[in-house]
Amino acid sequence: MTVKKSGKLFIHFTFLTTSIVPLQNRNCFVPISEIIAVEETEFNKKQRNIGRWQKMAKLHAFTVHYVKKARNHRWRCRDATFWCVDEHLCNQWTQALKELLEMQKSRPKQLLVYINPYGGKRQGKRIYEQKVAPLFSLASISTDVVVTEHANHAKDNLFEVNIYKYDGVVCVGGDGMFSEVMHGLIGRMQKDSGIDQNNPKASLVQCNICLVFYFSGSTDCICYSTVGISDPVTSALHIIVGDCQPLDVSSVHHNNTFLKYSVSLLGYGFYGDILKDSEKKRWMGPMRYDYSGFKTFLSHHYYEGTIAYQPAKQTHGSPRDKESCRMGCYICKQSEKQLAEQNKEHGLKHEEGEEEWKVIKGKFLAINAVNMSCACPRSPKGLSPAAHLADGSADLILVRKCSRFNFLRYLVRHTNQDDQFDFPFVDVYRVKCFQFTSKLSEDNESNVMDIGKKRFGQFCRDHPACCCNIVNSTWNCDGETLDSSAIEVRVHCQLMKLFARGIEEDCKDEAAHSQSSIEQLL
Ligand SMILES: CCCCCCCCCCCCC/C=C/[C@@H](O)[C@H](CO)NC(=O)CCCCCCCCCCCCCCC
Ligand SMILES: Nc1ncnc2c1ncn2[C@@H]1O[C@H](COP(=O)(O)OP(=O)(O)OP(=O)(O)O)[C@@H](O)[C@H]1O
Ligand SMILES: [Ca+2]
Repeated sequence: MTVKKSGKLFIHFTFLTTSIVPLQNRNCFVPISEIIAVEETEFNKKQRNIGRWQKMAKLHAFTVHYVKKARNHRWRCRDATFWCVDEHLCNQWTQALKELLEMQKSRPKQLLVYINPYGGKRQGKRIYEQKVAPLFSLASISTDVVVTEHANHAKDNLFEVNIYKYDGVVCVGGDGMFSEVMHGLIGRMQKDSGIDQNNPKASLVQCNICLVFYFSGSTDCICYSTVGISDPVTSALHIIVGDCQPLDVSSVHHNNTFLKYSVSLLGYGFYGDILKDSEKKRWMGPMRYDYSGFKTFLSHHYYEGTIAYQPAKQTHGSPRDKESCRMGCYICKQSEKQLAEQNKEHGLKHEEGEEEWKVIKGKFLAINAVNMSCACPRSPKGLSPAAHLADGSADLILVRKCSRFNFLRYLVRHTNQDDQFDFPFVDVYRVKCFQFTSKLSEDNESNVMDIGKKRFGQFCRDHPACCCNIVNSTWNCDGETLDSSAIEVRVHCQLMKLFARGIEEDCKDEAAHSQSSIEQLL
């Protein structure tokens, strides 16, 4: 067995020494950074292949628990047990490996865990206790667990507890639970730093406490877009090895009042209407989105309004790039450097951008602003396949009024490999901030008219068949509705950190490699 040093530390289990022998006659090649734990092992008579040795002397053993990468970005915990007759040698190896693990400074030691017991078919608590908690205890991570009793319990709690004693916050739930905990964490950081969240131009304080969440929601788009899979064991292992992925967050304001933060989709029109309709059908579970999606598709409403945006000139990519954001993404790294330089020069003082605002007026079926690709099982590449997790920009997608057939063609491209922006009625811009005002808010109509509209229903009475809407749509902000149709949105570069590493490239190759190294080489 050797420990190799080549940029990264690797542990290579082989028969280089006849004194230390792997129990199952296997060969492993594992980076130290992907070892979960090392523990002394009681030698068990049931264990195989040791007959000759056991007769000669008392045997000593230790077990290495490590990450095994499987298909589709899934991680699993595997172990290899080594034994030898020399107790001192065995202890030396155990000690040396433990010391190497101690040197992995980014690994969390204490976590605060929030579990939504009702999220995702009410399985969150059971899954946490059966699959995740044992891994944390194996990795000597201590946890304080809060099972939420009502909505906003976790958020309120984050304003009360001493968050600074934790290395990270874990939420067990879906995108909704993630959003709640994220609001608690960002809100608490701003409060402690005396920053007014209602000021849309305020430079927000970065959250250095990592956040992660497990699956169990309906869309799980944050997990899919940052890890590549929504799987509790995979997420737990990313936490244990201390992975850290910065994440852009958009703030949403209306008239100098803070409304919400968004990390995935901020959608008006199609996705806002789906969400509003689906809220009434929560009992249907994830199917509610398909039902409301079909209904919203048939209604084919479009909305008139004005969008003003500032292009994100500082980022190196474009929404039409063929490359997607992956682990160690160059574009996100460049943004990280720029951010560090900016903070050095100006501190937290916000520098008002000099760039001009571009203004677009029109009739839109959908306005989608995405901070990440929004990949999820329904849409494997997401709404903007080349969006970056941490480049300080969002992709603003405008789908103008078009026929139902063309809109269907656009939706189908969410699900296949074809370019979803290659339509004359779809425009996409990479932006650092934007404002939207619906025609209705611009018109500033009288209350009497509003009462009239409410009474006579929401559709245009002059042209009942034209699908133009005289009421506003709602904004879908990461799966929650925002009623304000006039909003101001600003992307805050790398405001959050996740226990993730971005989607790993060539996961199939890695899976094949780890399989060959473990199962064939020895
Ligand atoms: C012909 C098939 C077209 C299929 C098109 C599928 C597009 C799926 C796009 C999903 C985008 C997810 C963006 C992420 C949003 C999350 O922050 C948020 C919180 O979890 N989730 C939702 O708002 C939940 C949003 C859920 C949206 C589901 C949309 C389903 C649309 C179905 C349209 C059917 C048209 C059929 C016509 C014959
Ligand atoms: N104990 C609780 N009782 C009721 N609601 C809760 C509780 N704990 C959390 N919530 C709220 O439930 C909402 C939905 O949570 P979560 O995202 O986990 O569930 P989901 O419906 O499975 O997922 P999705 O948001 O993807 O549809 C969150 O906005 C959260 O604020
Ligand atoms: Ca981004």
